[in-house]
Parts: sequence; structure tokens; C-alpha cells
Amino acid sequence: MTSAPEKGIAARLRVHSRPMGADTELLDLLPAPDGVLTWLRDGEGLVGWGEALRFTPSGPNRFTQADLWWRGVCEHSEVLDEVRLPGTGAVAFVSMAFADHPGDSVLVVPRVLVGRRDGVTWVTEISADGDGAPVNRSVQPVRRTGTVRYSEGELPVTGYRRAVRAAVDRMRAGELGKVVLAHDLVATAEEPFDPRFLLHGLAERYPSCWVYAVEGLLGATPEMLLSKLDDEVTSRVLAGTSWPHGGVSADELAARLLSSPKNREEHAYAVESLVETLRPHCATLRAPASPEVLRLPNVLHLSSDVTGRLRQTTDAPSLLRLAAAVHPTAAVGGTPQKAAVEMIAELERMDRGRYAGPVGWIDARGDGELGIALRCAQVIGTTARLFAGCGLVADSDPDSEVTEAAAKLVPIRDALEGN
Ligand SMILES: C=C(O[C@@H]1C=C(C(=O)O)C=C[C@H]1O)C(=O)O
Repeated sequence: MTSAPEKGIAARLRVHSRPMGADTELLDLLPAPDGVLTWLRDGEGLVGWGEALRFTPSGPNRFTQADLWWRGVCEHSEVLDEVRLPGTGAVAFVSMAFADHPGDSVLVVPRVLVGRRDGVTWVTEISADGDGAPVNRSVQPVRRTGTVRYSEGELPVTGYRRAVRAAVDRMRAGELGKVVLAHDLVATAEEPFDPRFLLHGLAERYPSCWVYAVEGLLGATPEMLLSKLDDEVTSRVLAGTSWPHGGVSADELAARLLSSPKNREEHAYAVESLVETLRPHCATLRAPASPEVLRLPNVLHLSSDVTGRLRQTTDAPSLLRLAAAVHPTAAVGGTPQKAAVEMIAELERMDRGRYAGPVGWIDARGDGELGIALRCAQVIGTTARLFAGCGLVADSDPDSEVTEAAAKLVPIRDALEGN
């Protein structure tokens, strides 16, 4: 369940947040390629480095384990917070595995975190008992990626097309309503990838996405699983995709997407799955009657922003507990959820790891933001494993799903290659 160098709940954190000058881009503050922690959108958010604590839950109870661990850590913290904003005080970066098996999730409390929210910038320094050593501040310049070579992952494109066809056949036979199948691709460079180089590229080109990095999983996701601030929860549900092709104008693509029954069906499954699982926790919950179109440079998505207010209870759920309830939505799993998750394991036959799992941050109040880890790569040294998937319904066409997955890989490929 846990692995070294974790420190148990008894470790006492000392946390100090104080205001800081706001003249530097947050990504430029990351001193070295190792242990990069990031959650940014449009120049604001959090960057962190160094490690005060870590926890690696796994299995079906990983969210509960994470929640209990984090609550224990916060109860044992000594906090001096001179800023008092969401994300000040004790914060953990979070990246949860998609599936119950296999794979570890990870929570990392950095030694140093710099945050920016509504133009206010702060620095938080954190140390755990017996860990008073100064954080290494030696700055290493950002390294561009050299030549990148691609090779097949655990599920090559030919196998993916076959898996999509098999899923579509089974949905036509009425086995389930929707399933999201993904495949991977491996990129190799001569020198280790520098996550900061990739993050800069993603942040520049996809400012409306949440750019993230936790334990080598990094990307720019357009999809917000849940954000929580006091009793307010919001989610951006995406499902139903189009991509620029054949000189068709963006307006025309958007109009076709909005009027496509297949895409509307995919989208409705995703919204319903979120609303059904979130509703028991909410006093009010609103989903728009019909989706909007979210336009990104590589793809267009049907998009619904869902907002809610949590029920007043003595035991208010934290963001992690809410994420346990809603993950995986039908944006990355399917409907019905259990059958879809089983079909994913059976047909993909690959380990998704933390791809398509919740990624983001939590603070000591149980607030924070968890996106869905999409448009990403798992980077280890000179290797990066890229992932992309597509929602399938009975009407899906395997060839166009393969093309859609390729379009979803464009941001992370461009970032890796420095295009
Ligand atoms: C599964 C992915 O994306 C999801 C699937 C979508 C779709 O099939 O239309 C759209 C957005 C995401 O919810 C991915 O990017 O890998």
C-alpha cells in the first residue's frame, strides 16, 4: 500500500505561507527538472519542488486512504499562513490511478510551493519532522528536447482499431451504452526529457487548459473533474469531439458537432454520470440543458459546466471524497460504469497508470482542484509514454476514432518535440 520514503501520519509538518513579489512567471521558478510539481492555468496556479512528504495509496480504497492520510497530516501541521487564500497553508499535489488495479496513486507535499491567485503571489515553505535540511536551490537551465523517436506502446494503433471495432459490435448488441477506449505511444529522446520544457510549450499554446505535472505525469487537460471551494463545486464535462480537417471553418465544425446525434449521445452519458454521482452530496446542482463548444487549437469538444452547492452536514466531504464518488465519469470510463471499466481492462489490455485519473491539488480545508489527466505523457528519463482515448457509442466508426485519438495526441507531441 505504501512505499519508501513515505513518512507516516505522525510526521509533523511546519508550514509557512507568506506574500511574495509577482514579477516572475511561475514556471520560470522551477529550479530543476527533477520532482517538478505543477498546476497552472492562464499563468495562475501552483508550482512546487522538493518533497516534504509523500503517500502512495493503491487499490479500490485509494481515495479513502488518501483522504485519511491527508487529514492526519493536516491535523499534525503547525501552520503560519500570512496569505489565507485557497491553496495557501499545507497543500498536496495529487495524481490518482485510473483503475483499482494495477497502479499506484501519489500525493506529494512539496518543500517549496509558489502560488498565484487573482494576482496575489505567495510562497509556502514546508518541512517535516527531522527534515530541516535546506532545499537545494541550485538552478539548472531548461533543456530543450533533441530528436524524438516514436515506437509502439502497450496497445499499438492496429490493436486499438480492433479493440474499438470489438467494443462497437458489443454496444450494437446492447451490452452497454458507452465506453472510452485509449491507446498509448512511446517517445524516446537521446537525453532525459526536461518536464519544464514541455510545460512551457503546453502553457503557451493551451492557456485555457490546466497544465499539470505530478511525479512525471504531465500534460494540459481541458477537463475539470471537480473543483471545490467551501461548499461550491464545479465541473467541466467534455465528451464529443471534432478536429480541424479539409478546410472546414471552425464555425462550421462547431455547428456540425452541436448537431451530431452521436456526439450529443456521448456527451449526455458523461454529464449524466457526473450529475448522478454528485447529486447525493449536493443541496443544489445545475447542468446546462445543452452543451457549448469548447475550441482548442487541435480539437473542439462539446462542453458542459456543472455547478453545485454541497449539502450542509457535520461531516462535509473533502474534494478527495467527492472525487471517489464521481471517478471515473463516463467521459473516461463509460455507462454503465462497472461494465465499462471491465471492458476497458479486457479490450485495452494495457495499464493506464494515472492517465485519465484525477490530477491536481488539495489544501488543508479539503478544497482544491482535480482535473482529469488527459493529453499527457508519463515521463521517465529518456522515455515518455503518451496516451489518448475516445468515447465510443454504438454509432462510432473505428477509423474516425483512430484519427480522433491522433488529434488528441498533438499537444503533447508538439510539447515533447518543441514545435
Ligand atoms: C479520453 C480522452 O478524452 C475524453 C474523450 C472525449 C471524446 O471522446 O469526445 C472528449 C474529451 C475527454 O473527456 C483523451 O483525451 O484521452
